[in-house]
Amino acid sequence: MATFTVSSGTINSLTRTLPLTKNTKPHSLFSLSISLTLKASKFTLRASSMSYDKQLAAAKKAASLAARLCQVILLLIISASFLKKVQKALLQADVQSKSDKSPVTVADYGSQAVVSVVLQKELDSASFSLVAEEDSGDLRKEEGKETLQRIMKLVNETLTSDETYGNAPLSEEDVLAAIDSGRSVGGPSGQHWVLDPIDGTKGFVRGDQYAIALALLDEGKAVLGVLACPNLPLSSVASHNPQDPQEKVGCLFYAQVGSGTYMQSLDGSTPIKVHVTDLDNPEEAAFFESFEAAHSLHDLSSSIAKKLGVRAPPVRIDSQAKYGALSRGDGAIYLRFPHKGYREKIWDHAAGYLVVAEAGGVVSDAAGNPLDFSRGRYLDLHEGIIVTNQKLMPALLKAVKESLNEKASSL
Ligand SMILES: Nc1ncnc2c1ncn2[C@@H]1O[C@H](COP(=O)(O)O)[C@@H](OP(=O)(O)O)[C@H]1O
Ligand SMILES: [Mg+2]
Ligand SMILES: [Mg+2]
Ligand SMILES: [Mg+2]
Repeated sequence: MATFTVSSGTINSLTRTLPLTKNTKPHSLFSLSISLTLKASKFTLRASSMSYDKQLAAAKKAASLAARLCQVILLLIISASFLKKVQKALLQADVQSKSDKSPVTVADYGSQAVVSVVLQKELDSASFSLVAEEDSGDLRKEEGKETLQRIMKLVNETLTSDETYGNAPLSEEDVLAAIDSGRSVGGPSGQHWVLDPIDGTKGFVRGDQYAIALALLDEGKAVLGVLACPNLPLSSVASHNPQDPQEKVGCLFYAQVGSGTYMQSLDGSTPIKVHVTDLDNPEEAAFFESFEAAHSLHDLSSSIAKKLGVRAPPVRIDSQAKYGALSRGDGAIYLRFPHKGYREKIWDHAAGYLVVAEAGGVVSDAAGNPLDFSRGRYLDLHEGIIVTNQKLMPALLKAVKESLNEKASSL
């Protein structure tokens, strides 16, 4: 159940409205305290049932529209490989390199702008705070002009495809401002949206898995998580046959703290409640890791899997689609061990974390500590991130500890 803390400030302001004098008798103080407790618990019930429904509806809408924009661009990028040279070069300009050499595409920028605009239209924009991956720096340069125009066109087409937004096109400056609204530093107080507009950009460019990942933090804790995974099959990844054109793809996972995790198709099927696997025998477990070896030490994962007795080879997929797949039991374990010196960002895990946690799973760092999203844009972690169900976690933590010790002593 969602917990709602009635702050001492609330109690103080309630107390100020009550007639307390020096003649107030002990028994009346006792009944006052009972009445405040009852008021507080009624408040608790009301707050947990109201909770974050409005924000959740807005987040689902924002992520679904952003997914639509991404799929349009993906089709263009993929079809570019069949086009003539000039068109191909034009469309390849849709994929660029950031200063840290990581890729960014018009879809990353477009998705961030769409999510930011939708959240601000649907909710109270005065208190809006967004911690997001991309910024408009490169788009404001002379050489970014054409890209910006293309993003503006895509964002406007996407927004007008939803009849509720009518036909009031955004200007270039509006799009830049929407992207830059993601510069918040987050932190332990208040509410902050956390967005990865395309998680798994490398997977996206390959035509593989990627996700639009959106979470809401309240007082430093993840309270909403939405993952739109446009290329993830609706059936288990274990039984997926990519050659079969009948197999449907496009999943929307969402979780609200205390209410479980649900999945529906991105085109709007009835949601179903999902749960992590209840497997307790690691020999039968399937484990996920990054497709990109540069993002996670594959050798370390295989040493851990071997210690656990896992028989199946790793399932390598990009992005937080791994968290989504694990939340519905496609696999039992997700291991992520970045190379030394890499700092994880909150937008790479916040939504996936809640989707798994609300589906009954456990997400921790390699020492078993819970992830702390309250420290700003980065996650400070011990070594890596491990994810599994409650039953397998003790054995997994033991295997992780042993493998890390072996690795340290071999250096
Ligand atoms: N050297 C590195 N080690 C670990 N993670 C990295 C990395 N370089 C990039 N990443 C992160 O890995 C994310 C993709 O996750 P995965 O490996 O599960 O597909 C990237 O998200 P973006 O694609 O949003 O930039 C990026 O934040
Ligand atoms: Mg990136
Ligand atoms: Mg990412
Ligand atoms: Mg990204």
